[in-house]
Amino acid sequence: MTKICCIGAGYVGGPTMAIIALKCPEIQVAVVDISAPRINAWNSEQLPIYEPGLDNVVKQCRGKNLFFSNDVEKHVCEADIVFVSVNTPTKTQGLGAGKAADLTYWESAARMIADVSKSSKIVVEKSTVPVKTAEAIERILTHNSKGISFQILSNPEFLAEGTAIEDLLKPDRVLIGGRETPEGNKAVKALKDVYAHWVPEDRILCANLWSAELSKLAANAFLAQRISSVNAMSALCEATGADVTEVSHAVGKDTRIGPKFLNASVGFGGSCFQKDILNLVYICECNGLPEVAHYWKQVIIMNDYQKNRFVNRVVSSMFNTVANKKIAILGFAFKKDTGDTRETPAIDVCNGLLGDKAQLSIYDPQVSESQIQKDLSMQKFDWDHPAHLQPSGPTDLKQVSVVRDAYAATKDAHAVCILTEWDEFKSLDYQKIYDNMQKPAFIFDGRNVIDVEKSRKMGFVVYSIGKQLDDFLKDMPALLSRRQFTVIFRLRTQVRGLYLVQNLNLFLEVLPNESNKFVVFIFYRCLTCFSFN
Ligand SMILES: NC(=O)c1ccc[n+]([C@@H]2O[C@H](COP(=O)([O-])OP(=O)(O)OC[C@H]3O[C@@H](n4cnc5c(N)ncnc54)[C@H](O)[C@@H]3O)[C@@H](O)[C@H]2O)c1
Ligand SMILES: O=c1ccn([C@@H]2O[C@H](COP(=O)(O)OP(=O)(O)O[C@H]3O[C@H](CO)[C@@H](O)[C@H](O)[C@H]3O)[C@@H](O)[C@H]2O)c(=O)[nH]1
Repeated sequence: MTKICCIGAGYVGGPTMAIIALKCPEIQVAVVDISAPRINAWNSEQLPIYEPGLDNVVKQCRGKNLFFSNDVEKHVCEADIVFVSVNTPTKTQGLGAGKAADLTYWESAARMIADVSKSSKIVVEKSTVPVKTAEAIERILTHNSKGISFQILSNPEFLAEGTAIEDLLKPDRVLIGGRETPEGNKAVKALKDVYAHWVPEDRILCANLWSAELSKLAANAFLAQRISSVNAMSALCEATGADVTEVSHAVGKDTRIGPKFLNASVGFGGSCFQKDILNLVYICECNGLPEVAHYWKQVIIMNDYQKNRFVNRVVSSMFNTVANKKIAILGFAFKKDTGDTRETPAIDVCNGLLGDKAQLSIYDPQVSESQIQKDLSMQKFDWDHPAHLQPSGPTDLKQVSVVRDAYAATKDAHAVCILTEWDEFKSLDYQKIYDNMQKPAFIFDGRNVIDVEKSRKMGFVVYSIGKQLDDFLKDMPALLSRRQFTVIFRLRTQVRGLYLVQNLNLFLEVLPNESNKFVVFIFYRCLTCFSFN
């Protein structure tokens, strides 16, 4: 009986191995992890991740040919094929901090495989890694090989969360990269035979190791680039009166472009896109390609711009202050049908609003209060480490409450922000929500979920990404430039105790554009009324 072991029982390791076990009953599959709570959860009724269809698959195989265990070394030692699906976070310190992939967990897994193995093995890179990682891993595996041979393969995973089971059952492609040697080809064939149990042969692509490793980073960069492109268009739509849904529909009808991944949003999130593009940027820089690095970095810059733009739209629309105002946040996960909050745009949006002293009332059907509190207290990139190694955050934020449904979140709120496109948000009773809110009642739809016209008729002031602006919002700035912000905040300090008219003239001088003058004048009036102590 062939034995497979997967190191890392996470969003990739768990579902991927469950499908292999389901489709290959004659193969014994063990999923191992250093985290005891995670393995306990895989062995319980409450799986550690929410993924439609996953429960069913696990129930069919667990205890038959699918096992979850903390006995990492035993299962690695016994396996013929070892998948490695551990975290590959962005480095936060040292060389390449903020960009390069941190291969600590991968390296420690590779050293452990080398140490405990007593028979030859195929080692499969399932984690997303920098191109050329296989070369480094080969060196680690063979440094004390005791006469054992290891073949390393790259088999990147392309599943998306929320549709993982569907993606695994019917993948667009399975990619296997190996050494172009007789032993390498034999290892590729062995892995191909596993997938051939359910994936048509023409969808199993073989490539050299470096092409396979790079294809994973390239695919994510291309996908994220489409979102940043449509999000860039959404800003232009708001400025011109075009409608981003109509624009992306028209663009996507071109068969050379295609309709997928053209939904404008508050920004992309998830554990992969940002991390993998930063990794790609670093690889380009290391290979002496600064222009290529700059090109891909722009995808991230545009994503950050989109999140900032959303926060600024909320604050500027609500008379330039959200201090002590209750704002309902509907949706916290990075997309629908998952409870995953890694790099969710909701974190940046909530932190932006908290920075302006808002009171947040958050509802997400799949995310727990403790997770939300943890996410809002964590440092950038800290999330991507095994749970027990993550730094424990400060105590809960008082300005944040997490509630059980959308109606509780929106009661007495000044504004609603929709940050995840959960289906249930489409069919809420918005009339009831409006009736129970403070007036004017604002909706900021970061996912284009609501019917804008209908909501406006109910009385809401509506902002929806890339849609025509509500008359109420037309004279409010979408995004103050860094220079405008600096001027405003510098003057906010200066105006205390000085002649107001003189300062107003200074404002108007520095900001020559007519509409800016108007906004600054309003802002100035607000300052003079409220902000002198
Ligand atoms: N999440 C996705 O949708 C997705 C899709 C494709 C590829 N990937 C890539 O797959 C890899 C894993 O992602 P994930 O989302 O499953 O991460 P995850 O954090 O959910 O799971 C990783 C698991 O590895 C365990 N681990 C870390 N070091 C270990 C070690 N030395 N021994 C045993 N267990 C160890 C951790 O405890 C954790 O449970 C990453 O490289 C990611 O970029 C993720
Ligand atoms: O038109 C779109 C499509 C997606 N998103 C957002 O983009 C992010 C990522 O979505 P998605 O790609 O569906 O989910 P992931 O699970 O992050 O999957 C991506 O990242 C995985 C990890 O590498 C890859 O395996 C997948 O192929 C790749 O789609 C989410 O915040 C979405 O809301 C948009 O804003 N607009």
